[in-house]
Amino acid sequence: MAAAAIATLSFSSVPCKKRPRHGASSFDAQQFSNSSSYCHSLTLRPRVPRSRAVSRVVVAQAGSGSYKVAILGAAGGIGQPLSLLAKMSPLVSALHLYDIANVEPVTADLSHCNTPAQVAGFTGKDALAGCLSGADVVVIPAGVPRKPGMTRDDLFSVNAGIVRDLVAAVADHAPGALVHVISNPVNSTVPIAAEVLKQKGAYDPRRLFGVTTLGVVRANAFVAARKGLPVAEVDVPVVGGHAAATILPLLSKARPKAAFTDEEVEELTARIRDAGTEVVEAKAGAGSATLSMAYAAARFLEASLRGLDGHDDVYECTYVQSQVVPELPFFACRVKLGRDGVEEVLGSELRGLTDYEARELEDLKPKLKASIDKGIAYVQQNQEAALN
Ligand SMILES: NC(=O)C1=CN([C@@H]2O[C@H](COP(=O)(O)OP(=O)(O)OC[C@H]3O[C@@H](n4cnc5c(N)ncnc54)[C@H](O)[C@@H]3O)[C@@H](O)[C@H]2O)C=CC1
Ligand SMILES: O=C([O-])CC(=O)C(=O)O
Repeated sequence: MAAAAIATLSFSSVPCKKRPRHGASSFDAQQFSNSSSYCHSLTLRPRVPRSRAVSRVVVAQAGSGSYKVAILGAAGGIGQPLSLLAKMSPLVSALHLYDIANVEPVTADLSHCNTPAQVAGFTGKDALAGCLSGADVVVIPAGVPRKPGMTRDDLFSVNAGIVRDLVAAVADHAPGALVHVISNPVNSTVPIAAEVLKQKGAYDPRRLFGVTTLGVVRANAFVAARKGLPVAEVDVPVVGGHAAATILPLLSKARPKAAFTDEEVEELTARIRDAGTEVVEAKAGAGSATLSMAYAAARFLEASLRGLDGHDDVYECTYVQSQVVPELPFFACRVKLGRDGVEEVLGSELRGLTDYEARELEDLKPKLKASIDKGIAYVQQNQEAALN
């Protein structure tokens, strides 16, 4: 087997050796089979199986482990820590950073980290082709964040155009790439991305994702704290969308199974839904979640790369095109990730909901539908601009 990497990341929310069949993604359990520690946390130093400790090498698992990742908005609050985490991934061989400002210093700084990924910086519209060419995954955290008092939808007027133009460039220069949309409002920016890709003849619904991983990360953290569970073992599916009441944690489906009172369910659901606002208020005008978002985006990136790399145990909640809720063309739920992106959308977690969850699901449908329709209408009404 080929020696592959000197540093690893792991983001599993369940212990490597005990991961349930549909547990959140992580590096393959065997990779750490000599380690007794949980592999849920980010490893900031090279993680080395004991048997290989001298050579400081980790053995590759399913595939070649050599992917090109482009991050658009790489110099921003999310972009910078996300770029660092991507630079640490053993699955990334090339890391292309694009931003309209400040990309040079970030590239210079990051390129000094002694991990294998080769870093290159790109700025200005004309550089997008070079940035995107040959990318396997394109991650988009470009756009403005919220300030106190704003909803995510208040970002639509600025971010819709940013996402539309960047995704048009992806269609032109990296039509086969997986596209991870982070820019808010995700409930609308993903439908915008889909419409642009359709108009460009480059839409493959298996390859377009809204990154909703932060909801899962938060739900896992809050439930673990409330129930006194080891955080590495907790896995809470979060479905729906990524704004306010469209965010629906399914506490009845949490693993390990835990008993929640009605009050606990309401409190935890409200906390998970409002967690973004909690950070926006704490930052008092200086932006929204960046570090936890970078962590969540890196977890989702790693999951996607493991899927591309042929691992067959990769499951994450994400906002994708699906028919699991017939009225909603886009919906976040758990999917299986594989060599072509989404391999299967798992709607089974929507069966057997509690009365509370079923009510909340009904309640979110018109809200999410309105956001989806708004995104689609934006592109259809501005077709000319999308094709330029
Ligand atoms: N999906 C999720 O769970 C989350 C999404 N977000 C969203 O992520 C977005 C970014 O947030 P931050 O990084 O905190 O904002 P930021 O303002 O710190 O960074 C945004 C970056 O995008 C760049 N940018 C703007 N227009 C661009 C363009 N046309 N092409 C390339 N780059 C461009 C800016 O120069 C800046 O470096 C926001 O829309 C925010 O609401 C934030 C947290 C969680
Ligand atoms: O709240 C925001 O504006 C950013 C975000 O999406 C989150 O933190 O979940």
